[in-house]
Amino acid sequence: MDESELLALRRRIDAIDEEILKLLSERGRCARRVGELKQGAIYRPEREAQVLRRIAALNPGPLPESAVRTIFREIMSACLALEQPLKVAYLGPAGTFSEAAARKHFGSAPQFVSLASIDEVFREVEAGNIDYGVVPIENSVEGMVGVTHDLLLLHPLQICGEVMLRIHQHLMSLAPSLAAVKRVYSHAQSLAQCHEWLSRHLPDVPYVPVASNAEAARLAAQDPDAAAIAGEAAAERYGLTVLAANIEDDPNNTTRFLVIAKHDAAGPSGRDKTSLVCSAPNKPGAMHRLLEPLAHYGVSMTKLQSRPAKSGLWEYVFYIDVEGHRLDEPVRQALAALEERATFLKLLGSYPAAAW
Ligand SMILES: O=C(O)C(=O)C[C@]1(C(=O)O)C=C[C@@H](O)C=C1
Repeated sequence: MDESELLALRRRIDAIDEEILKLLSERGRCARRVGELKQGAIYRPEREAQVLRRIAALNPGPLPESAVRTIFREIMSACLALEQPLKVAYLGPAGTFSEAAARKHFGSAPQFVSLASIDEVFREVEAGNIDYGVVPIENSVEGMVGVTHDLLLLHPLQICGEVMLRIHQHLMSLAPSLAAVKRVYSHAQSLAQCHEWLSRHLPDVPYVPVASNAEAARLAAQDPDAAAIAGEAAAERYGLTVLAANIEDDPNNTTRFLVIAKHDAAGPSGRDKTSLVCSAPNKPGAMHRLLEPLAHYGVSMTKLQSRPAKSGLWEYVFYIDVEGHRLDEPVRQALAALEERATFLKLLGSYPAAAW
């Protein structure tokens, strides 16, 4: 080993760190001033998406895109906290995928609050006790989360962001090896998602469904004969060792979460979505006529989901996501035409498509 080169490189790293720190402090001062000048909401999802996309495109390497994104996610999170400390709620308990989604979207600076139900997340945001809520809306394997769809219809809240989270399930325990595991705790959905792996590697132990993956990890942390299936955050939180990683049967398992607030994204970010819920008159061709303006104005639909209207009359509401912001001209025109044809329409908000 060349000691003198090592020493020189470390001196260079120290000097670079000082430069980085100076620049970060300057960035913090700029953001604080932006916060004083800005009117309306301090948190600007459209601007954050643009910053993250731009940095990812500029990245010269050798750091991977994911590392650069994570670093800049944290920088903006800290800068935003200088402007306004945020309170962000998610469906708890701590250590669940909902918490991971909230942290992925907002970085680690906000105060995170774990709430017992999706309903409570909506109510606390509406009451103004919480600034932003993060709620699951659909999973690529399990399908839609019905309760979130219903609450979007009922509450006067807006969608200001979306988060895509790859769901990786791990088997974790205090036990030193798989052979020592005598029972497995997890949420019923996670047990189902790991069914093949479990029947191959732990065929003879009971699988015990519990309220959440975080609860499973908490139980496994009290019982050295037990293991839990949960996400990485739960292993860290409860001091468990991952005995087998990524044991989900479908490697593309992804959950989409929405960020809800009293406002949506004030302007377009360049790659946006708009969500709405509407109903069509109950007559032949009504659905075709309702959606026709989207084709006419060249607006792409990324989701169409029907759900009972709860009137008990076999009536349905339709949840629609389209590409673009409500202020983009084709979207604005298509929505105006759609509203004329619908018996009911509620705009749920425009927001940047998940940046990563
Ligand atoms: O551009 C702004 O509006 C800022 O407040 C700055 C900044 C950032 O750190 O880049 C911080 C918070 C906002 O959510 C968006 C961006």
